[in-house]
Amino acid sequence: MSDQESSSQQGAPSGGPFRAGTVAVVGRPNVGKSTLVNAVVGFRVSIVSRRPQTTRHRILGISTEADGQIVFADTPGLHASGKRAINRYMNRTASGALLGVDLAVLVVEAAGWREDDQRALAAIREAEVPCVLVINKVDRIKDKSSLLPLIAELSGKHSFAAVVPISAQRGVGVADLRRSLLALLPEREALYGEDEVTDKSERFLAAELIREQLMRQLGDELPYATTVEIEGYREDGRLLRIDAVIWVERDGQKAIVIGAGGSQMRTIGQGARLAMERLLDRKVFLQLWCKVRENWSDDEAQLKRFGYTD
Ligand SMILES: Nc1nc2c(ncn2[C@@H]2O[C@H](COP(=O)(O)OP(=O)(O)OP(=O)(O)O)[C@@H](O)[C@H]2O)c(=O)[nH]1
Repeated sequence: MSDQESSSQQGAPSGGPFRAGTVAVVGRPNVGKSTLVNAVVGFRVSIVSRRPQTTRHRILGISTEADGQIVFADTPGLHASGKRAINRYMNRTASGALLGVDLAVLVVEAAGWREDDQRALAAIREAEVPCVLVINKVDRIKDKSSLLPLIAELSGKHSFAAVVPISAQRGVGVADLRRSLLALLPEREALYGEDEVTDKSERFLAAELIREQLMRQLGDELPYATTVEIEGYREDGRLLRIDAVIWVERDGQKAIVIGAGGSQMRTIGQGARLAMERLLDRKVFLQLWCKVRENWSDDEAQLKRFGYTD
């Protein structure tokens, strides 16, 4: 998908060479990978929720400015390889995204190194790709003087090409991070057109925005049981008509998604529609259904059908 407005990043000419390359953003779930990619790209290419394992696919977010282009691959959070096929798909997708990229970004939280972070670092080591460590959520650190010892401690975990503290949510350190990453990329022509912000279609982004509402509204009850399929997507003058199915695994889950008298479904639909209108800059007419497909998240054939393909 491209977006003219969002590529208003054409800054002042730097006078230096134009650099371009691919950067895989990896880390354990919930550390802020998608927030980081959205912040640098300046466009909501990837959905965000406070629930772990929100991102399920590799999603490119492209940042183009006068001095260079960074093609980020946002990835699912690497986690203990679950029992379900969807967990294996997500881990495979995250590790696979490291293959052939110019650079990796390992995102961790300023709260400190956790065992799960080690899993992500191991994947980076295995891919033998240079890595920048990003320490995110520094806004949560009250005593900023504790940041220097933390940077020193984490710098010892691997020979990182750079260590950059940021708050992706507040935009703190994001410009510095972009500069650090670009400096590590080769002199090269842009890989994508300057108005392109993602490799994903509007249709995909629309499905993700519905899933974002599901994660935000029902993440505590149904964190991983839902997926979204777009059945109809058509322009009708200035209006975009979207028909979508929310798939769950059991009747009880369907009752939760629909809510009393359809109230939950209305809230989800309203939130998703508004987010779509903002992102796609068009009026949207969204119709939602909820259907049961038993055990879809542990069934390879169903996963493929719902777009979880390598
Ligand atoms: N305080 C604070 N919260 C943040 C920051 N960055 C992200 N968050 C929050 O952390 C949560 C997870 O953010 P995501 O961007 O979805 O994290 P992710 O690593 O992509 O998560 P997965 O999809 O689970 O892999 C959300 O509630 C974000 O709003 C930050 O800089 N500061």
